[in-house]
Amino acid sequence: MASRPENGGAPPPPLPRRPPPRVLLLRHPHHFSLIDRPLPDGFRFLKPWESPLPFDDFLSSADARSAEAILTSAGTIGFEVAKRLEAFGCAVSYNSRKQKPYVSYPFYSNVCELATNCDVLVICCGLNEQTHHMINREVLLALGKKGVIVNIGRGPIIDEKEMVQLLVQGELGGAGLDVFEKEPYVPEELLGLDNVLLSPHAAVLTPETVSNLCYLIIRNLEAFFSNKPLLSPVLDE
Ligand SMILES: NC(=O)C1=CN([C@@H]2O[C@H](COP(=O)(O)OP(=O)(O)OC[C@H]3O[C@@H](n4cnc5c(N)ncnc54)[C@H](O)[C@@H]3O)[C@@H](O)[C@H]2O)C=CC1
Ligand SMILES: O=CC(=O)O
Repeated sequence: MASRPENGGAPPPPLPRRPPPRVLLLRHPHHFSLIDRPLPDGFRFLKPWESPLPFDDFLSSADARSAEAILTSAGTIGFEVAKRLEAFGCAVSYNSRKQKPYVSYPFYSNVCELATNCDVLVICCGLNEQTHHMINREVLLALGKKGVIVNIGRGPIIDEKEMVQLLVQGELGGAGLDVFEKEPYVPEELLGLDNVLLSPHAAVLTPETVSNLCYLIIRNLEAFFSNKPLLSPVLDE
């Protein structure tokens, strides 16, 4: 049986519309403040599938055309992000531990150099010993006052304390964050900034992701038990 709502059965307040995570990548920094406001008491984040409006409503004002977007990693998610950014006319480059022969985007071996040369830095690599605090003060300063950092990977890849300080001081242009260093804790300062867009580690939460994941698991198991190549082998690259 469904549990009784904490407010004694009164209908919940209308849910505010929250941005879908992909908008973190596409929304122009100037529009951040229109959609990201601290939630008043009694409100909660909307799950993407609860939304009464189509996601694409949010894309209408997206303007990433002038941006040179750079990815850290050209992994599975990095590729998908790059495809979408390219469609918006962004010049895409990437960083990884080593250049990937099958990736045609320009490669930067140094994250700081990469940050110096881009408008938007999208973090979509995995978290490991090398990537922990890989995005430090130096990298964020290289991204600069007009630069925007987007993190859909893992919170500890960015030195969050430094990032918050630089955002507050105006030394970093903006941020779109789906992940945080000590989830579910979100630094208080971020909630009050107009140039910051937050989502609650929800990038993965779409009906399509869940069904694709089930499909992938089944196809991998079928391949494994038939001694065929796996669809998504784990590669150390
Ligand atoms: N926010 C969310 O809801 C979600 C977040 N994620 C995060 O995104 C990450 C990436 O996911 P996938 O693309 O599927 O994984 P993947 O394994 O395909 O890609 C990971 C990439 O990280 C790169 N990488 C590893 N160490 C690096 C380093 N030192 N410097 C630069 N690049 C480095 C690898 O080269 C690889 O291209 C996951 O590890 C996970 O933490 C994944 C799914 C949903
Ligand atoms: O962050 C989510 C995941 O699937 O990884």
